[in-house]
Amino acid sequence: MDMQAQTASKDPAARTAAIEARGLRKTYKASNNEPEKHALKGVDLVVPRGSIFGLLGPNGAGKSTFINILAGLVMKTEGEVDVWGFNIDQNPRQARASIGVVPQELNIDPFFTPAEALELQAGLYGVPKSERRTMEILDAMGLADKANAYARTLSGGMRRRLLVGKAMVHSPPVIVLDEPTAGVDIELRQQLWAYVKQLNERGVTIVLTTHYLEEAESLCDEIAIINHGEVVACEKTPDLVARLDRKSLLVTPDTPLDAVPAGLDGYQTQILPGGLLEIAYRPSSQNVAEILDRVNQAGIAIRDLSIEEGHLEDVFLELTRSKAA
Ligand SMILES: Nc1ncnc2c1ncn2[C@@H]1O[C@H](COP(=O)(O)OP(=O)(O)OP(=O)(O)O)[C@@H](O)[C@H]1O
Repeated sequence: MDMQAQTASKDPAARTAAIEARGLRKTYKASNNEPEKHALKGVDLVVPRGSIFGLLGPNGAGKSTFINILAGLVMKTEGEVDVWGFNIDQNPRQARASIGVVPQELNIDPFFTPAEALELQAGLYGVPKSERRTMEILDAMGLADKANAYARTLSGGMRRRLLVGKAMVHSPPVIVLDEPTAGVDIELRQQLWAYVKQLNERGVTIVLTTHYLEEAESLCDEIAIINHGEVVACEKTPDLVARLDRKSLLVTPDTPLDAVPAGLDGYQTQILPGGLLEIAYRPSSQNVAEILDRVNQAGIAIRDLSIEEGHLEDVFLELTRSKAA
């Protein structure tokens, strides 16, 4: 197994993963009154090349730790990580050159204009002057007219976009966005996602963490859920949602209801505003015809009917709430 991994990382072109972690552990040492913290407890994860990959989990699950290890900002305790086929221990420079990380914090140096900030970043990554794309990136980020403005005059959304731009100066094949839309208004958020999609269409692999589960559901091809330092699910988004064995039947009765009728024991029911009846059921073991029979037997005349699918949010809650810290 190890042998295979070794051989594979010597030939990046043969690899299909953008990122691969094997048995990744991170233990933060005890300090002051804090005991040691097992932030990652043996994470195995494969991010396919070309995907938009969501990394979700509750606060403190270990997402930033994982991302910071990829970016070379946090030292792992144990395990192996390859970025674009480059092992971060054996080929740290190539691994780092293959990834651009957009951090959570909006820390921008106020003394540089956006154009200068990108030039500086390109310099740090050793991008030759002739290959720099400063204006192209600023343009794509909607910051062309701010190219020479003082960074401190930029709004929060503009700063966020500048950080995304900074992560792109060395044209890495993988871009990681850590909570990129936190605190960004809806319009800018959509603009940012449109650009992320464009980048992805051009072949860039995107890894993102977000607290907006709907966003992850609509944007990500594949999603991993991390909880207490462990990967509790990693699947293609529709499979993950389908895995939730739960749908809701929504009954609009002729006469609005004010209480759940008798005869629906065994189902989770509730009355919604407008006197509608919602009946949650498990499609794998309960069938809709039987539920409808019971509704009929209760003497309810059905005017309309709809079925709601489960959502990522429900899957997320189911997978992350059960385990204590
Ligand atoms: N430098 C550190 N020293 C000690 N403990 C740390 C350090 N950084 C993170 N931790 C702890 O490790 C755990 C994982 O933190 P991490 O920031 O990776 O979580 P996260 O999933 O990114 O959370 P959030 O969504 O809140 O950013 C948390 O319990 C956190 O308190």
